[in-house]
Amino acid sequence: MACVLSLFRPQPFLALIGRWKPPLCKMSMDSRARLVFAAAVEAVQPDTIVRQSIKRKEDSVTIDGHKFTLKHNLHLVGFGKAVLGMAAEAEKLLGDHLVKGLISVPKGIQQTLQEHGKGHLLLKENSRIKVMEGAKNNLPDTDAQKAAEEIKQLASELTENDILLVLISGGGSALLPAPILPISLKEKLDVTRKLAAAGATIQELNTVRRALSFLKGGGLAHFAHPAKVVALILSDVIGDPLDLIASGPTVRGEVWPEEVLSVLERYKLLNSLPSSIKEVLGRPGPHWKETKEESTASEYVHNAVIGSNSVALMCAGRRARELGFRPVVVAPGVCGDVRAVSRLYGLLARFACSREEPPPEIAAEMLRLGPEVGVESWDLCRTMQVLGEGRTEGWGATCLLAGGEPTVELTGMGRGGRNQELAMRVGVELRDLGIPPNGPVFLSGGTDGQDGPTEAAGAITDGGLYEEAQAQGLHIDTFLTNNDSNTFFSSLSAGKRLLVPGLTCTNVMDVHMLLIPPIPITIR
Ligand SMILES: Nc1ncnc2c1ncn2[C@@H]1O[C@H](COP(=O)(O)OP(=O)(O)OP(=O)(O)O)[C@@H](O)[C@H]1O
Ligand SMILES: O=C(O)[C@H](O)CO
Repeated sequence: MACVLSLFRPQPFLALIGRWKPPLCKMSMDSRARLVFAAAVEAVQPDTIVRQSIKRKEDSVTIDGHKFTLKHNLHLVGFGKAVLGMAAEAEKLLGDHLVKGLISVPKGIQQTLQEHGKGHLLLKENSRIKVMEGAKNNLPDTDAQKAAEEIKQLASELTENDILLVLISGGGSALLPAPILPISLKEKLDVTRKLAAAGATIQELNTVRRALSFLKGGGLAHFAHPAKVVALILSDVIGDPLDLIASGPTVRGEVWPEEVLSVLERYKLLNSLPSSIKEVLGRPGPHWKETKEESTASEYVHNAVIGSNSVALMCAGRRARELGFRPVVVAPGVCGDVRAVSRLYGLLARFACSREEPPPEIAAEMLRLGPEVGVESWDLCRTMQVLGEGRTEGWGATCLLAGGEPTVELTGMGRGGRNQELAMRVGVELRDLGIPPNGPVFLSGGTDGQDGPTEAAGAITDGGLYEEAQAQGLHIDTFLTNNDSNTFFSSLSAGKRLLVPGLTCTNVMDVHMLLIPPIPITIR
């Protein structure tokens, strides 16, 4: 007769290294999921990542392995949603050599930080760095354009003895608009807005932005030449492509008009383009005169990604281990439609929870879905292998971690975000796959603390979601059809499944987490 054993014992190797803390095991899965998410966000706080990447020793500084001599020759510019905190920390570390700085940050951010008790991310009162706020709702405006002009001016005045420290984070494209004449700001905004509304990816959007802007696609580095340029980048794009994050102002890139035209054609914008944009796209690039020395000397510019989704997942994994889970990072580039993404997480949960060898159809469906949602087959195979070993060797609880930015096809008029909708859909998948309410817990959260136009960052769910909702007269399918995930989670059990960390001052896309409890093993 088979006897069933539950593996609630602490893993011996964790006990050996002193990380095992039994009292924490009494915490609910929900609480532990929230702690792991908080660790992911904490790892990519703007001040932390800058502090970790700048090594100051007397009058020299080493950044990402490159040493610079400081002689009151440091200048600073920055643009993006997380840049204020990055600049405050940079000034703390290097302020005695800072000549001048200028940053372009979102409208209202200083007041918001103040109100949220995040004063440590604000510049000190007598700061040498000028703050310009603009780009309300992430849309370029004349305030951001003015900041871009001043940043260009600052860069243009530098000499070969100077160092320009450039701080870059997501949202930087909208905060550094410098349309190439005769394109007007409104014309540029119109075309990017139409592209975004038609569902263009950030890669497509920024390919077009780079071709229409003086400062993007390496323009800023050009204007700063012959000064040394070092850029610290907080990535909010899958795969951390330097030329696309904030449209790559310090990354010299070729503009291929054919590539730009093909994006515009794909979204049926070619025929309605204003003549100014046609004229600029018709000119052979680059849009500035480059010296021979500049085009061949790559050592003038150094770009370093100092924070990313991978960094957040790695630290989340560490915290998960402290909380009693075996962490497995599945992939940092999850994308594609939330329906397909939720199916994949449902299947992973079913695979992980099988007491016996799971039916081969599960692995086959996962391998078919993976590439569609940015998860390599190799990563899935590796994850399945780890889960399989866990099943046979009895490793106890597991925390699967992934990140990225899936998409939602908006068909309804409801209030929600991609994380809350994903959490809802995973809850439904878990039920459909026959996984009980006390089984795995799934969390999806935006690291910026804001999921779509809502106050929540995401939500936490499990296989009991459907029944819980029904018992309260809430019909999940209706909320899903209407893209009303925030209304749903706010109404359900007094909002207890919502994840509301408030403003986080950072952004490295989303974090997904599947906490799998210890699976009882069968001894024959
Ligand atoms: N009602 C809704 N339900 C589900 N998703 C929605 C809803 N409304 C908006 N969204 C999605 O929210 C996303 C925009 O959210 P958000 O403002 O968090 O953007 P973001 O991509 O995280 O931007 P950034 O990285 O610049 O902060 C879009 O992908 C949009 O499809
Ligand atoms: O600013 C931008 O272009 C996006 O946030 C991607 O980095």
